[in-house]
Amino acid sequence: MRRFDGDTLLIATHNRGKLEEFRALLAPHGITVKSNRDFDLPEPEETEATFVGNARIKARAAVDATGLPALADDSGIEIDGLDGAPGVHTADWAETGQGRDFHVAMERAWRELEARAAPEPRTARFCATLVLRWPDGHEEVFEGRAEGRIVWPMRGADGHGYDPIFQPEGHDRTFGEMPTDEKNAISHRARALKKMQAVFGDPA
Ligand SMILES: O=c1nc[nH]c2c1ncn2[C@H]1C[C@H](O)[C@@H](COP(=O)(O)OP(=O)(O)OP(=O)(O)O)O1
Ligand SMILES: [Mg+2]
Repeated sequence: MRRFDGDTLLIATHNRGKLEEFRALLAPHGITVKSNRDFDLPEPEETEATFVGNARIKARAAVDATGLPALADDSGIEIDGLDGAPGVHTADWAETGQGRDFHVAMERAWRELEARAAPEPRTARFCATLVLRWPDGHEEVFEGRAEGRIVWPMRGADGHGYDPIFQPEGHDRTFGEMPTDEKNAISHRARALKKMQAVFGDPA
């Protein structure tokens, strides 16, 4: 595994919720985090059928645009009662034609579970695949998962995306009811980033 010995890392995302989580998670490493606020990053089309494929597309586009090492995240939720959907299409379920509305996406997930009369608990997991890419093209990949269940009605105004309908295993609140630091102790993104600690030379 290649060590990251730079001092600046570009977070290749247009999602503010992800960016704020990465800022908090990377703060202890003393790395300067740059983002789409510092560069007008391209928003490439996510045309691959896998999380890692799409994370690679985003990492490559960001490195090519800036010359900086970049960290991209492709993530989503797999709902067992929907045969793993929405999966890589998690963000697409929120598209309305006038931007993304995650209430629309969460309602669709619930409606489809009801239509199939899916049994409780309605198990699901968040998955995150991180691709760290250097300007010379070297890449390291890290994956993290958070197991839980889909609940209805949605609960909580914290967080982003599908957080209000996802209750992680062993907890009685949704991600949407948890402050960022609490979610960041157990989330898919945090677990992937924990595996990445070795890249920064920290103990795992
Ligand atoms: O912790 C999370 N809590 C709630 N929802 C989440 C989370 N993590 C991913 N998600 C959902 C929403 C997101 O829109 C989609 C991923 O889609 P994905 O293409 O990877 O991200 P995105 O389009 O929002 O931002 P970008 O591609 O610029 O990084 O999965
Ligand atoms: Mg995206």
